[in-house]
Amino acid sequence: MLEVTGLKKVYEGKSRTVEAVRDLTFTLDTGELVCLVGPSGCGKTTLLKCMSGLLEPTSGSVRLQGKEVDGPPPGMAIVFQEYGRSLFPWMSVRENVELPLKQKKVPSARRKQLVDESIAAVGLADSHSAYPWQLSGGMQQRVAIARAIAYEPQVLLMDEPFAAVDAQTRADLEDLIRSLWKQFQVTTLFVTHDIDEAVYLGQRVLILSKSPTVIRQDLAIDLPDERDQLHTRSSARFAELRAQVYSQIHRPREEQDAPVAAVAPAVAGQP
Ligand SMILES: Nc1ncnc2c1ncn2[C@@H]1O[C@H](COP(=O)(O)OP(=O)(O)OP(=O)(O)O)[C@@H](O)[C@H]1O
Repeated sequence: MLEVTGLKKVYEGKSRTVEAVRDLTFTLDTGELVCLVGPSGCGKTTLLKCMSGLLEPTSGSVRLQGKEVDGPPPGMAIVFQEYGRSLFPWMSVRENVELPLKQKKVPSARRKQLVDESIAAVGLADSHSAYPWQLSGGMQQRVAIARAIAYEPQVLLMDEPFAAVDAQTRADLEDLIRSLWKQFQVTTLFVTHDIDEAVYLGQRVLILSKSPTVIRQDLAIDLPDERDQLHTRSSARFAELRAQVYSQIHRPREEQDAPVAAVAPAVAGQP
């Protein structure tokens, strides 16, 4: 449903040229939850901007349901890291969630239903009329997630959405993402630099190299579908997968010319 083919992005400046992304090819199938993990500065944000039509790639292409992305596609929603800047402070929670639906010209009764449903799904049913500045960071990020889900996107892109919240809130939000994904079955690409988070959340993890970026490995996560912070993270299989991702990211540069092909799980995972 989403195909990235030979994507390359070079930033040409007056004084310097940066090859941020060298060659990325991967696909997302309908309904998948895929994590993309890579070191800081490896071009994750650049990739998302190209995927969402905000930035033109130097070469290669992005296709959503067979159609080339050459501007922000109507079926895509993005949740950014900086929730503080993505919500309008003068609008209530409800108005923030409703705004894109008005722009999409969703009829008023359906709008109300989508807003109610998505605010309840992120656990903020009591905070409809609050303003973003009256909410904690984690609650603000829940609003941003509700807004994305209410939009009923074909694809949801998330750019390090939990990087700015504390560890406990982050764990809660990770579980929220898994439960929303099951409830709404939105195809999701979740970008993070946190290896544990990628393994905990994803059905697959795409591991990126350091810049100039290529895909080191497309790793199937064969953990049980029911995951929880305590048991999943302390399982032996989780530790093995985490070690595998870590070693790929930290592979010496001279070895990085030989990417590892997609790896199928060797054994069914045990909790
Ligand atoms: N507008 C720009 N002009 C020039 N270079 C840029 C621009 N945006 C990003 N870069 C460079 O491209 C490379 C990749 O940056 P990008 O922000 O995409 O990485 P990232 O993986 O998202 O980083 P982080 O994890 O730290 O947020 C970096 O070397 C960065 O300096």
